Amino acid sequence: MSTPTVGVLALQGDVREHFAALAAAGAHTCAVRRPEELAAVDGLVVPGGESTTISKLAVAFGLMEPLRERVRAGMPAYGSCAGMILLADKILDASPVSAGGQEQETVGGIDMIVRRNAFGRQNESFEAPLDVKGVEGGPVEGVFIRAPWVESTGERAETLAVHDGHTVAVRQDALLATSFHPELTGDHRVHAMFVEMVRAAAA
Ligand SMILES: NC(=O)CC[C@H](N)C(=O)O
Repeated sequence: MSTPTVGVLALQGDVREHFAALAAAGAHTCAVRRPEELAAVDGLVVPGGESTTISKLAVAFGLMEPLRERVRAGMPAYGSCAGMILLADKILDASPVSAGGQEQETVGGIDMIVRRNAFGRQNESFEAPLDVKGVEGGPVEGVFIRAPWVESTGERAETLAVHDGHTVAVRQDALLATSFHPELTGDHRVHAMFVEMVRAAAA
């Protein structure tokens, strides 16, 4: 397969920016809002945004179970920021009140515990250069916006990047997650790595 089709979960969040980055990285792209659209993609990006909203909409659109099934069946998926939270097997909330006291559902797939909003609030957003394992050609500019960090990982999850002692990028088999937003930088190397993962899974 030379040009894989990578969907972007288009319920909420920075969907357009992921389309642009994926296209620049050599993928066909399409929006995923319905189970039929999910069934047609070779891989999926879960964008940054608000993970509680994305999660609620995924349930409302009848997508949560199909998402879990495809991830279990080995579909490559990449989550940035809120997307990282959605791909975590377990979530901790820095401010439990913001979750409305309700358990937040995730798609899961990566054996990790992710702490939401761990790097602080909107006005504590920041950028930092990161060495990301698997990305050649120098550091990636990490854009962190109300970003989560990975509190702990299970045996099968590999840490790809660390900032300030906290894991901020993880890969487990065909699943990739970053606390930061490479789709906002114009540097498409992380998306290129994911598109390669999609190609490899389909080969
Ligand atoms: N930039 C982001 O995606 C922020 C994620 C957001 N704090 C959440 O918990 O969903």
